[in-house]
Amino acid sequence: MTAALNRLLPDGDLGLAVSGGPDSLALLLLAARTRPGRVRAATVDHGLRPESAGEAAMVAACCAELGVPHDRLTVSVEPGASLQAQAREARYASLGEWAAGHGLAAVATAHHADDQAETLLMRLARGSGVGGLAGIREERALAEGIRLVRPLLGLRKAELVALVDSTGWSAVDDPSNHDPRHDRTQARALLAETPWLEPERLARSAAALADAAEALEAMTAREWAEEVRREREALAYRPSPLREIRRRIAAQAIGELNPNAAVRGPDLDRLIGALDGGSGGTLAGVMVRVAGGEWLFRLAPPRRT
Ligand SMILES: Nc1ncnc2c1ncn2[C@@H]1O[C@H](COP(=O)(O)OP(=O)(O)OP(=O)(O)O)[C@@H](O)[C@H]1O
Repeated sequence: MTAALNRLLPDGDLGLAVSGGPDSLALLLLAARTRPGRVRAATVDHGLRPESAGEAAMVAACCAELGVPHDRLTVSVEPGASLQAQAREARYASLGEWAAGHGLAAVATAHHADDQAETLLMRLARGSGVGGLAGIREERALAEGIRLVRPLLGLRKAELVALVDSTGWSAVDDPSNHDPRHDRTQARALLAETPWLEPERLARSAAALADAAEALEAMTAREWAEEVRREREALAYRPSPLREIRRRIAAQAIGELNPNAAVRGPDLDRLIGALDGGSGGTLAGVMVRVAGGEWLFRLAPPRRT
């Protein structure tokens, strides 16, 4: 983890997202050891379970033992269909604000190789493309000037649990981790009962796909700069012979014209199929037609009610 952390964050103070589960307590122990005096921890209290305030207090006590400053961040989440997704969004937003307020260069979460393997299986089961199969990224932007880093992706959960056990701390057990309705719980069970599915190897595939995704992102950026023209309200693009590149350019063009667009992969594939066949289509409020060998993207006129 030291090598990963030094690579991901050579300088600057590090924030730690510590829920109180075994993974993030291990992150706390390792980071406090690696960067003494240069870490600060936070626990986000979503207020969704009666135990959450007590769990934050437990993390505060562990931090005090190690001399790491700790903050409890409270967020409010409206109960509803996408509770987990809302909680995640609120959590990352509050961690970003917290990091900015304390001048931290990055925030680390405790995602590990088993999380990565589960993510990869879940994404395969959903039919994801290269970007999705890249899994949990080792690094991404969290907020303006602040990185989100995952220095534990190379370590197994069992190693993290053993480390925490050796301190005598007792970690929080989040009941949602055992909920069989979550596809992550099912992926975890499948991995546990299938010896030939080795988490390290799946994590290695995810890392290879992350590299491939990065290369494709760079190619797409170059293609955009060289081949996409703005024509008044429209974007014009002479499609690349490479399907993945023209697919990415189409997604970016739609996002550029309609920043609120949420484009699903299968819908995008259908549109690309139509454009490749010479006909047009509309996706996420953006009309696309083929003219003179080019794809022309423009916002669809508002629908009459
Ligand atoms: N309440 C919390 N407070 C602080 N950090 C948290 C909290 N919940 C999760 N984290 C951080 O995120 C890591 C991953 O947690 P978890 O697997 O529960 O998240 P997730 O819902 O799968 O989110 P993600 O979309 O980031 O994978 C934890 O190890 C920890 O570092």
